[in-house]
Amino acid sequence: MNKLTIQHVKKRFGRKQILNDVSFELAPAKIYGLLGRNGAGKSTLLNIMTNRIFANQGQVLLGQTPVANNQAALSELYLMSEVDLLMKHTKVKDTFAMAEDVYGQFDFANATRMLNAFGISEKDTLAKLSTGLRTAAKLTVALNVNANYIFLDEPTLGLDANHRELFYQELMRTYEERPRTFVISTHLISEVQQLLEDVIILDHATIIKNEAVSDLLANAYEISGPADLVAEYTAGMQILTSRQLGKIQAVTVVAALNDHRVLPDQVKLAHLDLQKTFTALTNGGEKHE
Ligand SMILES: Nc1ncnc2c1ncn2[C@@H]1O[C@H](COP(=O)(O)OP(=O)(O)OP(=O)(O)O)[C@@H](O)[C@H]1O
Repeated sequence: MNKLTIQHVKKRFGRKQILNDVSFELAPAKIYGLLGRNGAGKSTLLNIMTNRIFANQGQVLLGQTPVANNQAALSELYLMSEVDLLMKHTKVKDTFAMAEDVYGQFDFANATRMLNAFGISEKDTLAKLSTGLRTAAKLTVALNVNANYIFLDEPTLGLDANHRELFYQELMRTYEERPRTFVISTHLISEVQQLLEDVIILDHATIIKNEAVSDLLANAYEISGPADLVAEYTAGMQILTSRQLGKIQAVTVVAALNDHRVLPDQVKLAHLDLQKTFTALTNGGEKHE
């Protein structure tokens, strides 16, 4: 399996620069989270990567081969998104056949089992399904299609909590049986944290983080205590967020704390989870001198 390389991608809509020199690599058989606030450009990026829209500059390579207008390369990349490319009156079972036509070797048996688990009949048309079950039908295609890179743009749209849980289980099941690369773009960060190996965070048209979730979280802290002691301890660090409760100050940082600062007794360090780290990183920061 080849790696997928995104090189210096730029995209403008009118005067608005949506992506500005975005570069990163996706490795085979890994689960990535693509995170960004509303309007950050996640869907735009996924659409460019799968040739649905064109970049103003830059390219996407599968191995050494540019994917733009290259059918063989594109048949290794599958994007499930909110946009329905299929006619409303298509029956669910026909979407399976269409996926096989384009990508080959669709896993009909597993897809049928998944549909049953979601409580969908394969004879239903997409139009007849509720929003959540239409998402479930689309996920069933995405998890059974024969592609090495599967991009899931807001894969839980409309799914209730039980069906989201089922989707996460099905994702891990198929990933264990046949490892391939998944990129999940979602706002439900707490729910997917355990599934993700790496995280790519888009903010202000660029990638601000691209690393293993474990590495990122190892350096993500809330530091709290008396305001003067917190200020002293964090001198020179980039403070991402700061809040004050009476005399107690709590700040967030993403920084290696392996220097020789001494932590005062009254100051507490706590690790942040991925949701809080993301919120802190994308809220705008200030330099604390
Ligand atoms: N076809 C288009 N024409 C003009 N502007 C567009 C078009 N598509 C997207 N945009 C703009 O590009 C920006 C990025 O949109 P995009 O859908 O990629 O963001 P997103 O990160 O997926 O957001 P969300 O989390 O809200 O789904 C937005 O400001 C959006 O309005």
